[in-house]
Amino acid sequence: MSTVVLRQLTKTYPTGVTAVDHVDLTVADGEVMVLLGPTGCGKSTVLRLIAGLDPATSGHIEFGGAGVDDVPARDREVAMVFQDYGLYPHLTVAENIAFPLLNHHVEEAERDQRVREVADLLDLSDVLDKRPGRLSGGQRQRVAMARAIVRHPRVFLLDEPLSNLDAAVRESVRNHLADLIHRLDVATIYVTHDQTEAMCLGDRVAVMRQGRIEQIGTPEEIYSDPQCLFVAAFVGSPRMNLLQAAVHIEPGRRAVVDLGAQTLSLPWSNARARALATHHGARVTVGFRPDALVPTGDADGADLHGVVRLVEHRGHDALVHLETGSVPTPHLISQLELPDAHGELAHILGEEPPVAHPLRRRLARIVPQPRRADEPGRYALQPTYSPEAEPAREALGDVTARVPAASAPRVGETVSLRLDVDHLYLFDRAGDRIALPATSVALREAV
Ligand SMILES: Nc1ncnc2c1ncn2[C@@H]1O[C@H](COP(=O)(O)OP(=O)(O)OP(=O)(O)O)[C@@H](O)[C@H]1O
Repeated sequence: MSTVVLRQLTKTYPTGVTAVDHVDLTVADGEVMVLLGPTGCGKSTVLRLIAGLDPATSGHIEFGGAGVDDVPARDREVAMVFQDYGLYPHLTVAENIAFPLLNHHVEEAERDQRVREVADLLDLSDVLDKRPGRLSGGQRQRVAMARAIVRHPRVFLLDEPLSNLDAAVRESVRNHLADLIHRLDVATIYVTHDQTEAMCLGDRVAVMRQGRIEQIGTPEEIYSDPQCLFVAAFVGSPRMNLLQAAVHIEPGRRAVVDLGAQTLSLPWSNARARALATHHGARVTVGFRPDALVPTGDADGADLHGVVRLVEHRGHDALVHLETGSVPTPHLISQLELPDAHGELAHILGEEPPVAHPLRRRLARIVPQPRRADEPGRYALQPTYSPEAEPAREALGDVTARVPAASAPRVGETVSLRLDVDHLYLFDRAGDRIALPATSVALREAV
């Protein structure tokens, strides 16, 4: 049993790709840490470095306070479960589970006892004589787990262990797995790109992007307190509404978050409005989750109006997709996998949208000035315009609200919504969250 510490861990492959970039991470003994991120962000490489399957380019790894940089993989006492399980098809389940013990010359009597113990723990006692080909996906996954833990590892690593399972059995296997890894009580690092898995399994979640850790926190923290646009966009299903906006301050009166066709107005009495004073004229991305919108019959007191484009009934609730005339921050840009792929705004405004196109007017209004070439920022948040993509996106609306199924509106209806200002997030052009004080004052009060 050991705490795992990564210090400034970096891996650059001979191809020049830096898959892991100065990662610092501590996983306590008995803790389950989930590495969550899109494909290619370096999650599996972190596991391979911890397991000793690849050497790090720089940085250090410690188990239980002692460096393991020079300890070969087979002596690190690490167990790893891969996506494809890697079971031997010609061996029985019992032989598969016993394999690592055979390799380490454990006596037959002890071997049999340990195999029986883990088989019991993982509910595999009835299939010990079968070959993997005759098992269900969930059973195979459990055999891979049994084989990994039979040696009582100090550190347990799992690389997308549920990704080969059918959606139908995934949930029950996931819950079983959550129970098991918490009972094992060793430092566990679990890799996935599936946020539901991350939220269910992790004591803490480290969200990765392009080889770096963007944020580490409990599932609750990364959902309700995202520190950057990337985490806000990546975590949460349905995803957070993210709209391009500009901040205008009318000192002593109010702060206006201009969405293009509509505005959100925060009265000066609201501490959040005053906190925005230094952002006058700035272009921001405004974020709010679909639950933060509440339909209201009071059109004048509403914060946002939208035309319903699509209603997705989901049983007890419904997702309502609305057209509000706003310009969403495109998913790919908030995921920021293509940081500099889009040109300067001046260029987009000047050349791409046809002169009379309504989007052009909206963009011009919400973006006070083009981004300077020397402006620092990781993300290059440019509104994008694609004449082909635009109609399809607009057809589905630009904002999603979650409402009780019984009060779902009809397609084509115009609805009025209030927005819970406590759940409004603003991100600057670098993609970093703008800190705003908590407040429970509704947007329109006291204007
Ligand atoms: N052996 C290798 N040689 C060169 N580049 C590699 C190698 N292994 C991985 N990479 C690159 O390193 C980056 C990170 O890969 P890695 O497999 O760690 O990501 P990941 O987040 O686990 O993705 P996935 O979920 O698709 O497995 C990617 O750009 C990948 O192409």
